[in-house]
Amino acid sequence: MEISCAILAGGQSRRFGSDKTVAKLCGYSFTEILSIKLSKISSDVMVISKDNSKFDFKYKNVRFVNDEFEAQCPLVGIITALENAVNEWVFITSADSPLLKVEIIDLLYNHLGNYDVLLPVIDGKIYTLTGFYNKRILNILLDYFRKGIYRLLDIYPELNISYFNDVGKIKKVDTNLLSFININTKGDYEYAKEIAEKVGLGI
Ligand SMILES: Nc1nc2c(ncn2[C@@H]2O[C@H](COP(=O)(O)OP(=O)(O)OP(=O)(O)O)[C@@H](O)[C@H]2O)c(=O)[nH]1
Repeated sequence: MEISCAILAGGQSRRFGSDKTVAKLCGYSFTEILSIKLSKISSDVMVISKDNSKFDFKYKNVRFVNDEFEAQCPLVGIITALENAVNEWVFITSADSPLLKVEIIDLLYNHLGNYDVLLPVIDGKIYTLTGFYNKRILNILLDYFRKGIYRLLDIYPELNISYFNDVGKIKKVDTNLLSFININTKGDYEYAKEIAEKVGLGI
């Protein structure tokens, strides 16, 4: 089964202090790193933001898609991803997790089933932006968006979600849980730089 992939690359980066989606590790922007990785496993990769002119790279299988709405929140990015995806299942990831290991996608893919969303859970934390969303929930998400409810966790009770919480299996393919490092602040960035210098980007 073919899947689509979406890199959410918008938002305001308030905690980071400058646009984190174009911040670099080992010479590549976070968004470019993910584009390279995902273009190797999917023929339908979307980079999604309100202004894609900030990106200067081009890869086979990667297209730039503009957010469907002005509001800035991951929900808008997910709606845009589902609206534009070629395939039924869309792997959503966020530009601020560039150390993602694609093996995590394979692992989750093998657990796709008859539900709307599949998300990893580690130590009780739900990773809302590292998982699979099915196109069939687009209208539900649009309804919530129109009602002004933007928080994903407020919408989940309405969805049929499967939580993948087998941390043993996750660690088998991503020993140090690099896929789940979120770069929100300059401190997070320094940490990610150290790791990238040590273990590389995996591209
Ligand atoms: N396409 C798209 N992506 C978004 C949007 N809002 C956030 N994102 C992305 O979603 C991910 C998580 O965003 P957050 O870190 O929660 O929010 P942020 O606005 O980027 O950062 P803060 O201002 O520090 O909260 C990041 O990779 C953002 O680039 C949006 O409106 N559209």
